[in-house]
Amino acid sequence: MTLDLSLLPDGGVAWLDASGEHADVVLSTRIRLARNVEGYAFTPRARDGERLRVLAQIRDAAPHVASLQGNVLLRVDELGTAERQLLHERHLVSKELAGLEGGQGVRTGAALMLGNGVSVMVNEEDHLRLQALRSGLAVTDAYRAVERLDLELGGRVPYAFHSEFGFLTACPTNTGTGMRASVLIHLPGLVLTKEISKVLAGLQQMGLTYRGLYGEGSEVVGNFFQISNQTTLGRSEEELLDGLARVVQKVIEREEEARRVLLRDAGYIIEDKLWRAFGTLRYARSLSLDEAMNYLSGVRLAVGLKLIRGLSVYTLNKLLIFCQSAHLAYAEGRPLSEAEASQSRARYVREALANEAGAQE
Ligand SMILES: Nc1ncnc2c1ncn2[C@@H]1O[C@H](COP(=O)(O)OP(=O)(O)OP(=O)(O)O)[C@@H](O)[C@H]1O
Repeated sequence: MTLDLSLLPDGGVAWLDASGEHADVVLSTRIRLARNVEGYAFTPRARDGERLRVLAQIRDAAPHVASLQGNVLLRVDELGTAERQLLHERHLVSKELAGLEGGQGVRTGAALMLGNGVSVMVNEEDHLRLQALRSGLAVTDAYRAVERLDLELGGRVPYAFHSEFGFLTACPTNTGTGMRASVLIHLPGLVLTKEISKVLAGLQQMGLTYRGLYGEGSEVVGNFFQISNQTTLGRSEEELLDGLARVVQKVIEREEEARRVLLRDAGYIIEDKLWRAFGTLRYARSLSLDEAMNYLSGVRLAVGLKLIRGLSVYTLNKLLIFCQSAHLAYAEGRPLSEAEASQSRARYVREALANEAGAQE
């Protein structure tokens, strides 16, 4: 099966459009609910036939679920590695569902169902991972969408539920609400002022945790941190969401303060550094992914500080995703060596910035 991205609703990237609150600092909010279908072993222990039956149950239920009307179903297990990598780069599937983790390969029955502003990963670590992704800081909106999907689907598919523990999950850390609420936040000011470790240590005391750009086990690149709840048991969804939103508001304030301090104490050094980042992206002929991510982070900061004007956050968001290797190979229609990918990346970034002709001081 080949992947035709034009079939995906909004290409699966409506959340990149920078329409949400604090979109210059918060790239996106994601809420996911882990659910399992009663009567089957958890995904990692299930046999192929069981996982296929789980998938069949979701397919049968979908026409009766309003949030999944007109959905697109992608059989991830029928896609090649490059295509699965592309879905992962687009933040539509986890590394685990894409079968990109530790050489284990993709599981039979692994699928992604894209609905109206929500999606379902089928046969991830849990049978179902219901998720909603939104632009900016949008905890309530994302939760409402995923809660609706949960109620509709739960009315059709029997979930594994325990009256004392709540929703049962493959990993005990998800048991209870089964919810992880996360925001992907850009914190270059706190990194440059070296305050970031204090802020990250503080998160842990509030029952939150941080991860890299691609979630569990991934590195922090381009100063993007994914902040999410650590606890899922013993507190209501509302309490967990409220706690996350309040802490993220505080982190945004500290980031803004750090940016003010940087401008006040090292204005011309920062300005020089950020314009150099822009210059490199605008004219380089070869860019590694790390370089691109770091310079894009600098330019994003420059836009936030209003040092660079006329460059939209939407363009920067798209660059962040579309300059990754599987996206470049897809656009070129063939596999690329590392050197070719670096050249293709530089060309793509150059053209995108040239098209945004208004970028100026
Ligand atoms: N706020 C966010 N914006 C965009 N993508 C996100 C966000 N949060 C998580 N993701 C993406 O969702 C996928 C899963 O992330 P992560 O591993 O943190 O979550 P999870 O569903 O809680 O999985 P686990 O059970 O392994 O903890 C990753 O591809 C990650 O990039």
